[in-house]
Amino acid sequence: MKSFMGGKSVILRLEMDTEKTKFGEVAAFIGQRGGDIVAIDVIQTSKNITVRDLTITVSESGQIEKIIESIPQLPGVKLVNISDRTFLLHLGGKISVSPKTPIQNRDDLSRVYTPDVARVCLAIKEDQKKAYSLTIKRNTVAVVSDGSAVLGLGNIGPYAAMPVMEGKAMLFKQFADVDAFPICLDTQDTEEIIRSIKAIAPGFGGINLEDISSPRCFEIEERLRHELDIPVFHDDQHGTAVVLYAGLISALKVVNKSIGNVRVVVCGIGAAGIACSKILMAAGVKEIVGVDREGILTADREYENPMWNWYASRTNPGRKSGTLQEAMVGADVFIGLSAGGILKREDVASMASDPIVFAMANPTPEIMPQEVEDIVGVMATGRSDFPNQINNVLCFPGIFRAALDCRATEINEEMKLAAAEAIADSISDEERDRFYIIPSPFNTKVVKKMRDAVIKAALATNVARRVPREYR
Ligand SMILES: NC(=O)c1ccc[n+]([C@@H]2O[C@H](COP(=O)([O-])OP(=O)(O)OC[C@H]3O[C@@H](n4cnc5c(N)ncnc54)[C@H](O)[C@@H]3O)[C@@H](O)[C@H]2O)c1
Ligand SMILES: O=C(O)C[C@H](O)C(=O)O
Ligand SMILES: [Mg+2]
Repeated sequence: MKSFMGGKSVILRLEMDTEKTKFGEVAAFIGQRGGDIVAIDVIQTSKNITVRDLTITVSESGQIEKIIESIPQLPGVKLVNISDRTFLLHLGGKISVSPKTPIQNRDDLSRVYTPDVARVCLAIKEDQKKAYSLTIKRNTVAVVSDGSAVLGLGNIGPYAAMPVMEGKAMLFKQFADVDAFPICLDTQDTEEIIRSIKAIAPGFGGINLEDISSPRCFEIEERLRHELDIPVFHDDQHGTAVVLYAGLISALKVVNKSIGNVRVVVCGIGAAGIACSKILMAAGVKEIVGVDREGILTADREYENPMWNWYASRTNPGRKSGTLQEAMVGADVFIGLSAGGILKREDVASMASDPIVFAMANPTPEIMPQEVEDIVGVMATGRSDFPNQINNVLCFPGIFRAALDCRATEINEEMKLAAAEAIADSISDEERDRFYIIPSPFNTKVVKKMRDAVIKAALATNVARRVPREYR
């Protein structure tokens, strides 16, 4: 039996002998096994044979397999084909490159190609800044990964990272009209990665680093920020931190707690965990306790990972030690940026009243919302299929839109804080509640607000090289 690896949607092509069965009986049979038929396509009908494609969704992993295995119990029904909607969406990849104008004759060809293209090349040779006005550079971002920390799946390599990077490119285009292209590098050597990204930079207006594990990601980003004159932004660090900050500010309003008085547990002290801790410290959180595989990080210990020593010296003022479970006792906020399924209900039950739980590991959160929704003040995950999606998708499209439009040389702290405030301002006090602390990525107000706030921050901090017309 083909496993759907936790998939919750399938298309079954069923051939039915209408003299032996009725469609209603088939639908009821599927419904009794947890299947919700969300679409029916009639493929073929004849005297006593009907062929239909049934699109079925389920709420729990494993239910699809059970439905498929039980089809033979249905009289007069033959299972012709099984297709997985998600895999169908990925057939041949999810993005394409398309020309802006058609090439209809030799005159067009002579302009977009040789000989006339040479005049444009020479104009850019004379003045390299013209690459912004005469090539795709001004609106194009490279989404670069080495596949070393893809979602929470770990080091799955560059080929397996492509579907995520193609997805990021789709979201850049859909939400902010940024042309983004996935570049998955078949190396995890820091020097080679830096060399490769510098080598491809001429065709891009910005670099979005993605799913590169810590601590290498810090050196890679830092050196590229200094060696390139275009924005270099590690999304797992800064995109996440921006959205996390906006979400926490909002969640604290729901549970009526103040940021200076809460104890925050951050689980997973890697790229995202460190960046999120930094923005929370800057925002006034006084007690952060970091937890990683070796338990609570404390200044009383020396770690091989240099970032952990930096982190331990700036957090955990009470010098706690022990396990995640021990860190959770009495904590007001849990921020998970680690791995799926590592938090238990009893850990959440041991937290302070009205706890805030942001279980942000993907694709499986540290704890599933349904396990604790009766004992939390606010619950959030990084996933698209639960309320309160705290995911960097709310940041990277808008912040790059702004950076490209003002041709910023970098995305600095002020621009990131402006982005966070724009997200937070996209929800009114009247709208906000425990199930709605962060706007949906489909909320078109967010990118507009963010673009405006981030451009203003770039202009105010002198990193913009172009003043868009509406700001002149
Ligand atoms: N929701 C979002 O927008 C968002 C954004 C970035 C990352 N994430 C998720 O956060 C996780 C980490 O991403 P990253 O880019 O920081 O990766 P990373 O590899 O840089 O860091 C992961 C950290 O988690 C630690 N960890 C792993 N298993 C653990 C466990 N059982 N207990 C404690 N610590 C553990 C690792 O040791 C490492 O320090 C992934 O699941 C990723 O999908 C979510
Ligand atoms: O890819 C995502 O959904 C968010 C984030 O970049 C992650 O690595 O989990
Ligand atoms: Mg990521």
